[in-house]
Amino acid sequence: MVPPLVADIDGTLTRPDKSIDLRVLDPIRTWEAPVVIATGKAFPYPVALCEFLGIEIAVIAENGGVVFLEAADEVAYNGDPEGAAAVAAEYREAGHELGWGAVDPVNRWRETEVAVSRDQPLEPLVEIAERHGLAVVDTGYAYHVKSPAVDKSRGLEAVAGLLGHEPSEFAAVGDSENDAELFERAGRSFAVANADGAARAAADTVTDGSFADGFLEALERLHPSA
Ligand SMILES: O=C(O)COP(=O)(O)O
Ligand SMILES: [Mg+2]
Repeated sequence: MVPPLVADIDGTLTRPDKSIDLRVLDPIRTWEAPVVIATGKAFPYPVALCEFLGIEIAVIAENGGVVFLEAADEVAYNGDPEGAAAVAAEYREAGHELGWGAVDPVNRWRETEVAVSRDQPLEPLVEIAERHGLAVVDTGYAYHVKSPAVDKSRGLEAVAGLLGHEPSEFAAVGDSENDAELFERAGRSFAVANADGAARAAADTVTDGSFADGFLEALERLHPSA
């Protein structure tokens, strides 16, 4: 039996420059079980990815802050958006920026947390977040200011139920500390070789390959092709 899959985006389906590695498209599209896209990115990004892949929209966005299954026709929100906005305001008042420019496509459609560019100072961000009861997660692509109660594993619990599966039936593939809880919750977990220490420690298996090579290797182990 092919297990349902939960796949991270950045660092897992991508090349090092953050572009999608095109080799992952058909294997996801033809996977013979549900595929959930689980990401720290804002809601529209994984929705668009599912759309362009031609698969049912099943997404965990904003590190679990937003969960959506197309067939269920309802969005579930978790987290502390007011707290995250207050942290962002205080961080700016202290003279720092979120770091994505005036249009800020990274946060523009973000509804439950705030993402800060990694070229901005981390220490004051952590200090302000902690005062607001929030945590900062470093994905290797951004610092995410989020509720400590929200993570991708909570998202998996919600979306798995809607899909009629147990979270433990899923296989998860990811690369960073925002995947660690997900790896603990899924039945099988793979960190790609470029993964950070937290993801590697939480995963059952670390692949030999990096980035999409690692993702494709995980799929091959889950469902050997001939
Ligand atoms: O948005 C990020 O910082 C990372 O996104 P990811 O969870 O898809 O790797
Ligand atoms: Mg990632």
